[in-house]
Amino acid sequence: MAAVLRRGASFICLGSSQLLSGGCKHGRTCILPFFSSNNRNSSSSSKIKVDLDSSTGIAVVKFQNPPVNSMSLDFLTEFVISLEKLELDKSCRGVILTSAQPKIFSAGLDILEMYGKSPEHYAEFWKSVQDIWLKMYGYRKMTIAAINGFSPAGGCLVALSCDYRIMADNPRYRIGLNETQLGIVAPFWFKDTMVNTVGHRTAELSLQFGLMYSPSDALKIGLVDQLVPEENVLGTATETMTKWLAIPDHAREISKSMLRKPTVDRLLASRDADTKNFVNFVSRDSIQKSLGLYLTMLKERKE
Ligand SMILES: CC/C=C\C/C=C\CCCC/C=C/C(=O)SCCNC(=O)CCNC(=O)[C@H](O)C(C)(C)COP(=O)(O)OP(=O)(O)OC[C@H]1O[C@@H](n2cnc3c(N)ncnc32)[C@H](O)[C@@H]1OP(=O)(O)O
Repeated sequence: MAAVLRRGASFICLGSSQLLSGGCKHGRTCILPFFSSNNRNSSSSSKIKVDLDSSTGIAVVKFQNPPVNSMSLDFLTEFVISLEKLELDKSCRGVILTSAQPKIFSAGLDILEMYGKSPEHYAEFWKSVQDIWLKMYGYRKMTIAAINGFSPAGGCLVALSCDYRIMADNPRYRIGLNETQLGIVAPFWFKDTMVNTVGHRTAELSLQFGLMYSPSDALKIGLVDQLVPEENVLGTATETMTKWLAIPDHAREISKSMLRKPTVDRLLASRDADTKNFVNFVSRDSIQKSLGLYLTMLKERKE
C-alpha cells in the first residue's frame, strides 16, 4: 500500500507494516497533525496539497497528480483523508478545491482503474469513489470549486459537489458529465447531483449526449456559478469564501444538510448494490472494449 507522507506541519500515513499509531480510516495508520505556531499550515502528500490559513479559516486543497489529475485509488484515498482532517479541524471553516496542474482541473476517474483489473479491484475503487462523493456532498464546511481547467466526468462531479463553482473564462476549457461518450453510464448519484444543480430537463440532455460545456455555456445552464479571467480564479474563490463565511456556520450547515441529505441517503441506503452494479457493468466485455478503445483514442490524439 502506498505511503502517504505529509511533510512539515501535517500528518503521516503509512502502510500497516509500519505501525506508528492507530485510529485512521481507510486501513491506513495516521499520525495526526502537529501544527506550527504561525497561521498557515501547509501539508503536501504526493497527490494533494493542503494549505490552511487559520487566521481566515480558509483551506486551499490543490490536486497535484500529473499529467491530468486523474482520480486513481491512491488519489481518492489521499483526497478523502485530507477532507476528513480539515472537517475535524476547528480552525478550518471553508475549503477551496483547485488544481496545481496547468489547464486541467481533473480528467475525472482514472480509467486505468476500471480497465483490465479484477472484480475485487473494481469494488475497492468504486467504494473510494463513493467515499469521496459522500464526503464532499455532505461536507459540513463550505466548499468552492476553483475550476482552472478541463473538468470532465468525475472532475465535473467533484466540482458539482461543492457549494459554489468559479471557472476560468477560457473558451478552450470544457466541463460536463461525458460518460456516455466513453460507452459508460453515470450512476444515479452522479445524475442526482447534476439534476440538483441544473434541473431535470437540462440533465436529460446533458447526460444522454455526454455533453461537455464551454465555460460560457456552463454558466448559462447553471453548471457553474461564475466565470473569471484565468489568473483570478483562486483570488476570486478566496474573496467569495470570505463573503460566505459571514453567515453563521451552524445556520449554513443545517440549511445545506436539509437540501442535500435526501440525496446522500439514497446512496447510503444502497451502497453495496451500487458497488455490485458497477463491478458487473464494468467487467462486461463490451464495456472493457469501449474503455480500451477510448484509452487508445486518447493516446492516438497525440500522434
Ligand atoms: C448502470 C450504471 C452502473 C454502474 C456504473 C457504471 C459505470 C460507471 C461510470 C463511472 C463514471 C466515470 C467517471 C469518469 O470520470 S471516467 C473518465 C472520464 N474522463 C475523460 O473522458 C477525460 C479523458 N481525458 C481527456 O479528455 C484529456 O486527457 C484532457 C483531460 C482534456 C487533457 O488533455 P491533454 O492535456 O491533451 O492530455 P492527454 O490527453 O495527452 O493525456 C495525458 C495522459 O493522461 C492520460 N489520461 C487522460 N485522462 C485520463 C483518465 N481519465 N484516466 C486515465 N488516464 C488518462 C492520457 O491517456 C495520456 O496518457 P499517456 O500515457 O498517453 O501520456
